[in-house]
Amino acid sequence: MSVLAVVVAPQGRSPSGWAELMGAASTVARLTGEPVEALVAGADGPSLEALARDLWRRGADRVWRLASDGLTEPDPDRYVAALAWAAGRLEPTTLLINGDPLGAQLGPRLAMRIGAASVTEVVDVRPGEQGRPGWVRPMYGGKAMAVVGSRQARTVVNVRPRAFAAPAARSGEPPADALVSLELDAGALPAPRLRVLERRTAASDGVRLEDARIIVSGGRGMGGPEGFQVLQQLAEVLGGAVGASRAAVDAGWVPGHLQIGQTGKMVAPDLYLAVGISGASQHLAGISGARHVVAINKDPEAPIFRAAEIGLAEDWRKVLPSLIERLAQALGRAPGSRAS
Ligand SMILES: Cc1cc2nc3c(=O)[nH]c(=O)nc-3n(C[C@H](O)[C@H](O)[C@H](O)COP(=O)(O)OP(=O)(O)OC[C@H]3O[C@@H](n4cnc5c(N)ncnc54)[C@H](O)[C@@H]3O)c2cc1C
Repeated sequence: MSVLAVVVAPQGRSPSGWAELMGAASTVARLTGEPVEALVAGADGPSLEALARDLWRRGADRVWRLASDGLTEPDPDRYVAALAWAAGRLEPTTLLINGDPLGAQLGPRLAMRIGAASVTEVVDVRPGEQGRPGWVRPMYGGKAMAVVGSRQARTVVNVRPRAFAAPAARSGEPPADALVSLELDAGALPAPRLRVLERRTAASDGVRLEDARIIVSGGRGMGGPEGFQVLQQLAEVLGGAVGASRAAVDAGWVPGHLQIGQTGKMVAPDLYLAVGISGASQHLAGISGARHVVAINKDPEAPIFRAAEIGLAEDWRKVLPSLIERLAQALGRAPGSRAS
């Protein structure tokens, strides 16, 4: 009986959002009174070992390390098999997995495999029925929140990345019995159906949208790619990332990987600044995890103002240049510099 944070690390890379996932696990464990454990699965190597230690530092009472060369690629078939195998041994009541692109595939499939309930897109948790957690998740594109309960003995929960705060890190080294290696049975992994033909790295010269604590996002109201250059300057001064509405992407002003919303990325920054974005429900669906929303739109009736804590009904051309200048002075960071 435990709350198990499941972190998958193919290609020896620490996935983003693992510390916040530990925040989710600790919150659930406080509700249920169970211990917090973590399972880190991936290709064997020093980075997996380091990640296991970091998971202990962020509050796991015990970290299970599942290393296998068969887990080098982000192959969902193999990860589901490995995680199902581990769940059979560890018998947690709740398995928490980040809802990033790989985790969102693994969660429901793993639940199906081990006969557990599946809850996705969880952004918060509160006391539910009979001492069980009540899982809070957005519905109707973020217009309402539902609290979902599970009556199954076991539940696999996909947590929206960065929806929870990361717990403070403790110092020191884990005791010997806190890090335990699981030896995966030979034959536990299916033959790979995925074959990697080529790897391409998307050019990116700033903070990733999924990891950004500050996002400045533009829509059709930016009027063209030049408007996004101004947003880029603002993002550089703030140490944030640039995002966009679908209208701006469809117009060809910015690449598709910057799109935020129902058919784009789900983001959870501390601050989301929407400029020239009307606030369609499909766009708002992508920012329901944002802690603070600020909007600049020249139409005072724009729906984005209903989602924003602070709104400025003004043409961005009149506002952004002086805002960038003042912020650059206040923060001592000129456009063109990068956040550390
Ligand atoms: C199935 C489906 C999925 C979708 N998925 C997504 C999605 O993932 N993400 C997404 O964003 N959309 C999505 N959409 C599209 C969505 O419905 C909207 O059409 C889109 O979000 C509108 O983008 P926008 O706000 O940039 O443009 P508009 O709605 O045209 O709004 C532009 C805004 O800019 C303001 N403006 C104009 N000039 C200025 C200025 N100089 N200064 C300040 N403000 C100014 C205007 O007042 C207006 O409010 C989806 C639609 C469908 C049907």
